[in-house]
Amino acid sequence: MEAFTKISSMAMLFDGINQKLDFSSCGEEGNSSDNSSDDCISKIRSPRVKSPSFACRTPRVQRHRSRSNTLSSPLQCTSPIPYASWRKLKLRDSPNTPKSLLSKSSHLCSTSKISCSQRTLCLTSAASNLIQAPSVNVNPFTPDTVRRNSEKQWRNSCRSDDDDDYGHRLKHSLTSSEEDDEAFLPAKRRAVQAFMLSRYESEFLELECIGVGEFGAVYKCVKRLDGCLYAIKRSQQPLAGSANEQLALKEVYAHAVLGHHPHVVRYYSAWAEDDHMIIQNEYCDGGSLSDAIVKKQMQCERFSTAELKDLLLQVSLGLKYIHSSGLVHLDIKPSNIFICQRPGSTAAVEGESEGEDDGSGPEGVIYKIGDLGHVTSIRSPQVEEGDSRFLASEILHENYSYLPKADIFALGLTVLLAAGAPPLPQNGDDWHRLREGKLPKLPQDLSPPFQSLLQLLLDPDPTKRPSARELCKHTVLKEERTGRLAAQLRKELNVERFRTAMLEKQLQEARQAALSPKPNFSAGLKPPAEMGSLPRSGRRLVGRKQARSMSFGCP
Ligand SMILES: Nc1ncnc2c1ncn2[C@@H]1O[C@H](COP(=O)(O)OP(=O)(O)OP(=O)(O)O)[C@@H](O)[C@H]1O
Ligand SMILES: [Mg+2]
Repeated sequence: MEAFTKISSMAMLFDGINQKLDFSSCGEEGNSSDNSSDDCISKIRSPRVKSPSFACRTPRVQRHRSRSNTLSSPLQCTSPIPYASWRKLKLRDSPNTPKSLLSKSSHLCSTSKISCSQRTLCLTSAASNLIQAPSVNVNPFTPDTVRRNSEKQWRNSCRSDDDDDYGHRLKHSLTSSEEDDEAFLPAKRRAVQAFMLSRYESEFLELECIGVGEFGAVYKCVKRLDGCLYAIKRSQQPLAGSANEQLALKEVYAHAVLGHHPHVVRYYSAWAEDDHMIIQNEYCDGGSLSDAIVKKQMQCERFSTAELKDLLLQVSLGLKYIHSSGLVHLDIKPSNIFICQRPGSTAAVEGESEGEDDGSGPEGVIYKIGDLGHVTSIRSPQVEEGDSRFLASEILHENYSYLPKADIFALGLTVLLAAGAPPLPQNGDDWHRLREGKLPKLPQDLSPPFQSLLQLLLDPDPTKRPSARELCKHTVLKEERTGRLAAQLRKELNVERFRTAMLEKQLQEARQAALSPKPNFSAGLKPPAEMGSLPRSGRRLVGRKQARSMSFGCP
């Protein structure tokens, strides 16, 4: 609620600024040139890749119809997010934050408006600039860059070993810290060419279209300034006054309230541009769960029981977080669950910092809940039904007393799909059968406890379905977790045993060396012939005084 208040006060702030800066006239004046510049930019930015999710997405007609009925006119809107707040949030083409707008307002007020021709010119030159030399910084701290740099440094050190001028180079390297920096940090490039470019164009370099959905298209982009990858969601249709505006705003509000959790797709920023909402999110390199299911099917593989339990546990952790924030997702399905390949132990650390196990081991993948366009509050719900294939029966009957359990129902169906269940019905008898607790036949045998847990998730009575909190502690899922933990501990125990054995051996050698009498060669005694040529067994020729280094292949 606090964030909601914050946003509405920000909206008021924007409104004030809008009045002061007269942005609207700028937009109107630039109408014709805007179109031409859009054409120009769209040529550069034509989507190239279609996601498999496009084929199996939400029944668009049904969902849109319901929305346009309620939102045909902004004035009829009954949502707690009023149409006015969208208007207020619009910053037109300005890439500025409210703070920077405030600081610039006095200056901008005195300057004259930029003319159409000037504007077209700027955009054209900037666009051609993008084609010729997209300026993107390289972030030196991403795992990829660190690896590349260390490889480069290693190659350099190999080369310099053979160098005759080694002394000179060493002296130089000791004095020139700047050069050292350059070996590590990539060359600096221009950060942002902001002048009259859209924020999207000026701050991001679009790499490819990674998905098309109901809301719009999602692009994989690199941020020019920090060199990191992001998923940028851009609403398909112009938003002002359209039904999608509510979805877009809900998504932004929900992200802003939810903050960070290892099992929720991370949000960075959102802004409005040419009547489109743009949302900058964490890029999940493993795509969606829907993509992963399709891929497995094509390879005639399927998720193992352990993987299914892992999926159920991780998404339950994400849901537990969302529900404990007083919100419900209402569109849980495979195409809204995203996969990140595990970056070492980062997720575990994140989980620990919140004082809870994040439900993931050191290997495998991290599942994250994304697409918060249908999120609503548990206490005062404004329900926008999600995908009908995953819809719980009570929601269809407008019983909103157990909203979190609708997420649990959708999660149950999601796990069934991952287990190899046939495509879900959108309506009809099959749809009702599923809601009566009659599960489809699976191509794999699940253990009876796991099977009955899934049955419980899909119970027609929402009160019988476990909560996300209960699921996270459920013995069936805990078994899996403790099993994995036991295997991990066994590995570590073996490593420790080996290390102890090596230390004992070294200690024994050291004792023997201390006890054995030292031969006095200075008194005319000659060393035995083999002592001069061969090492004594168990003794090292090189680095005897150094501790032996070992690698254990431990995690
Ligand atoms: N953060 C991300 N990382 C990687 N891929 C993503 C990300 N966000 C979205 N995608 C891709 O884009 C597709 C559509 O994204 P999203 O679900 O957010 O949009 P949508 O328009 O609401 O879609 P739908 O109506 O199908 O739910 C996803 O299925 C996925 O393939
Ligand atoms: Mg989606």
